[in-house]
Amino acid sequence: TQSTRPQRLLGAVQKNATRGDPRSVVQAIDQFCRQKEWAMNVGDEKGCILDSVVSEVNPATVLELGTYCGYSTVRIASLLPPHAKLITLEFNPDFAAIARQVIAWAGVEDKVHLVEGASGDWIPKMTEQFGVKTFDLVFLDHWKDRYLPDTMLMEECGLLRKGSILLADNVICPGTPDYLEYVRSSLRYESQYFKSHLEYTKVEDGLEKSVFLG
Ligand SMILES: Nc1ncc2ncn(CCCCCNC(=O)c3cc(-c4ccc(F)cc4)cc(O)c3O)c2n1
Ligand SMILES: [Mg+2]
Repeated sequence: TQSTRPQRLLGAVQKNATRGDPRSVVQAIDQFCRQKEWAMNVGDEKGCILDSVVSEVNPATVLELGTYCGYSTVRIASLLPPHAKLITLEFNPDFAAIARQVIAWAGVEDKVHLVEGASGDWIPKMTEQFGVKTFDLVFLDHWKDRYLPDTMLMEECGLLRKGSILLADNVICPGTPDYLEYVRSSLRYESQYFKSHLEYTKVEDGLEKSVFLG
C-alpha cells in the first residue's frame, strides 16, 4: 500500500539523522522538505525565531497545539532546561504515531508528553490531568480558526499568568486574522510580529509573540 508523507518524512529521519541528536533530526526533516516533499513544519527560518523565543523564556512548562510530525516539538524540547515539561496536543492519530517515533529518535521523549485529542477538549483538563497550573510558553500551530477560541479558553481556565508568552505560527499564511486582531488590540496582551516566510518557500508568513499581562 502507498506510504503517507509523514511516513516518508519519518523514513528520512531514520535514514539521515543520528539517534539521540535532536539537531540532526531537525536538519534531516528540513532537508527532506526542501529536496523531496513540502510539509507543514514550522521550518528552519521560522524555527530560528522559535528557538530564540524559547531560549529567552527558558520555560518550565510549555504547551504546543498541533504536533504534526514533531518537528517543532523536537526543536523546543532540545532547548528546555532539565526538569521542564512540554505537553503537545495532536488531533490526528496517524500524525501522532509518526511524531512519537520522531520524538523518540531525537531522544527527547523524557521532556515531552504527547496527548492525542482536540485542544478544545484538553485545555480544560490540563490542570487535573497533568498538574500544570500555568504555562510559561504556548506555541500555537493547529487549526488556524482555533487560535482565538483556545486562547480565550486558556484565559478562562487560568492557564496563563502575568508574563506567559503565546507564540503563534502562520499568522499571515494561511492566516489567523481574528486572533491577530484580538492580541494586537487587547489591553491584556503586548504583541510583536516577527516577519518571515512560509516554511521552505518565499511566500510571506510570520510568528506573532504575545505577552499576557494578567
Ligand atoms: N483543535 C485542534 N486540536 C489539536 C490539533 N492537532 C492538530 N490539529 C489540526 C491541525 C491541522 C494542521 C494545522 N496546521 C496547518 O494547517 C498549517 C498549514 C500550512 C499551509 C498549508 C498549505 C498552504 F498552501 C500554506 C500553508 C502551514 C502551516 O505551518 C500550518 O501549521 C488540531 N486541532
Ligand atoms: Mg504552522
